[in-house]
Amino acid sequence: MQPDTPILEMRNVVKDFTTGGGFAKTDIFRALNDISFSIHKGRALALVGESGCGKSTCARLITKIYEPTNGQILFRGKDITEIKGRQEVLNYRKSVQMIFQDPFGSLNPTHTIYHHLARPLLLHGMCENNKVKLRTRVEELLEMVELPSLTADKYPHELSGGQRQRVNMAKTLAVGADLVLADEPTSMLDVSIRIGVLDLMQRMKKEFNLGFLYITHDLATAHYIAEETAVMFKGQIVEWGDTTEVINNPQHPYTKLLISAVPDPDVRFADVIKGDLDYSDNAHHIRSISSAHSQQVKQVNHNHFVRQLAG
Ligand SMILES: Nc1ncnc2c1ncn2[C@@H]1O[C@H](COP(=O)(O)OP(=O)(O)OP(=O)(O)O)[C@@H](O)[C@H]1O
Repeated sequence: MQPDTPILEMRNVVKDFTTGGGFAKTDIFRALNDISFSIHKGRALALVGESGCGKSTCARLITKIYEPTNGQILFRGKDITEIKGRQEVLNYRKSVQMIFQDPFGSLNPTHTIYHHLARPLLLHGMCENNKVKLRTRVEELLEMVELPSLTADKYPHELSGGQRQRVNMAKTLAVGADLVLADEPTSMLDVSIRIGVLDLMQRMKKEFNLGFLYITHDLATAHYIAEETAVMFKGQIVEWGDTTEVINNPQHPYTKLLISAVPDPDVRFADVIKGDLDYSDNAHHIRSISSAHSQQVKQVNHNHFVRQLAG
């Protein structure tokens, strides 16, 4: 892999789903249309958009749950459709880990935290099957995610949502992941503990040189964690580039609409579009003009691009 080769690259990816049209008729629904982006080690890309825009479908394609209809997904420069066979897929899934929105659902209530961390260590050959060595490694992992070593003996129900999300992060470190797909990892947590989990993700990114795909509907947290942002709407990326550029100089009406909806008074994103059209009052119109697929892209700055409206 060249030093500047992205850890993951989506190239013009299309994903169609077949849906029942009734009476032996099938309809095709295009969930992703011409999606391209790159993720680099030690950096985060935020994929931002409302529910149903296709964010999780991107993650499911990357984890090989779905196959793309068209286009390519490259991991360390290699097309992931060529990753076949049990061992190869297992190795790939070790390198590409997911952290889900629901920290409750991703841990088995019948097992201790020790089990949750020792199992992937053994499964992926990351530690010798030796009681003392495993215990030491599990405690190290807990320390890395700022949890006390005694957490190992607890069950998931004894932990808070934020602590459980930290255990999920420790699982990604246990297997030595290169890329983390974090799908709304803080949206089910209390606002007061979100920042701690985001700070930990920042630290993991820098200290362990992990690449992050941070999936969110929330521009404020994207701003906090991601160097780059791609704004999605109805299966298309409408604007992308350096996060500060996209947020401080938004070009696409849908990005401006998202910014106008940021409620946090401390994050004065709304000032960015002051004097412009009242985006909240024109939401319906903006969504309708942003829906059509367009192939025309304008470069706004060195790393800032906007898709032109169709027609
Ligand atoms: N297996 C499937 N079959 C048919 N349609 C699907 C399937 N999976 C997803 N979709 C549709 O594709 C679109 C994108 O879904 P996706 O889950 O990627 O959105 P999202 O942006 O992640 O939303 P959310 O934040 O609610 O998870 C939606 O309209 C969804 O209904």
